[in-house]
Amino acid sequence: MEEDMNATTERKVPELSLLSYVNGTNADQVKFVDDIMYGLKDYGFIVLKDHTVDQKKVDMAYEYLSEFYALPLSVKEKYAGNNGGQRGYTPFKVEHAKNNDNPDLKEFWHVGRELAATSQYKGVYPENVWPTEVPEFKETFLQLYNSMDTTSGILLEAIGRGLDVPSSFFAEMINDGNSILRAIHYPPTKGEDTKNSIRAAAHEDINLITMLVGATESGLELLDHDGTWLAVDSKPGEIVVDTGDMMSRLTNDVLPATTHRVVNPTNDGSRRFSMPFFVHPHSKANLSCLPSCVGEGAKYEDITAGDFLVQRLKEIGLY
Ligand SMILES: O=C(O)CCC(=O)C(=O)O
Ligand SMILES: [Fe+2]
Repeated sequence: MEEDMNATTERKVPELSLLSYVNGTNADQVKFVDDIMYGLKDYGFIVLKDHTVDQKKVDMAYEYLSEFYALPLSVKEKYAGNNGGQRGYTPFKVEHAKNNDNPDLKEFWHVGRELAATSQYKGVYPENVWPTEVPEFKETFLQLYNSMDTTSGILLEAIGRGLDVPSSFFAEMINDGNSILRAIHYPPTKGEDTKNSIRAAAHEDINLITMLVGATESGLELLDHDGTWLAVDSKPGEIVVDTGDMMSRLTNDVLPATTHRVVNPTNDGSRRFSMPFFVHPHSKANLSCLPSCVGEGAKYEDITAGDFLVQRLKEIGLY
């Protein structure tokens, strides 16, 4: 009896199969849309399996990241300070969560979109930089970027169905979008001020949705409705998906941006890698409330994605 009660109260982020949407019957697709809307409304997170992001590429990316992060700081810093940290390297303990002065215990590298020469955003979004010390880095990360980008389009199409927007709505919004692949290294925490700083302090992501491919260790937690932290567990090869501030603005909080964090490890000698892909619209996209979400009235002022991004980067010390 007691066991049953526990079973019904235990909260766990729902797991969805992307294949059931891509290859499924209409009924499978309707179920996927219902499930993703439920997961993102109720948890702000879902876990995605059966996707096409190649785990071998992810493993290779982690190898090249290990090589890069092992370089002396003086070498890594050659790649820092690019356009508000939007490309290249951001050193350890620079980024901090909004309204929190204690820096996160992480360093990271940002890869952006490689735009066609004819794109109207050429010269508007910063150019990528690449570490010459790790020659394979560029190709591997561009391939990963592209497969995450393709997967994000499918997820947003499904979310668009749940939000009753025309099928082209999100596709147009993310065409030439300013999405960023962030490759994070959380070094061992030994010797750090682990009382005041954690690996990633409580925050919400800025963008529409975030897709995290297989972190190498646990530690990610979401803030649940009752104010407790719930571990977001995923198996190797799964992608964790969450909603960001831009989605909560568009949907008037129908799909809220869920607060999350990465806690320090119990073993202070262990390190962790993770690779969030932050899905951004193109910078002229309008984040005004969708008609299907207006309800009692829009809670947020109209703003473009580009202006909102700059506003938020300033708040986290990157701009
Ligand atoms: O490393 C993780 O698992 C999460 C990182 C994260 O939330 C972020 O960079 O916004
Ligand atoms: Fe995040």
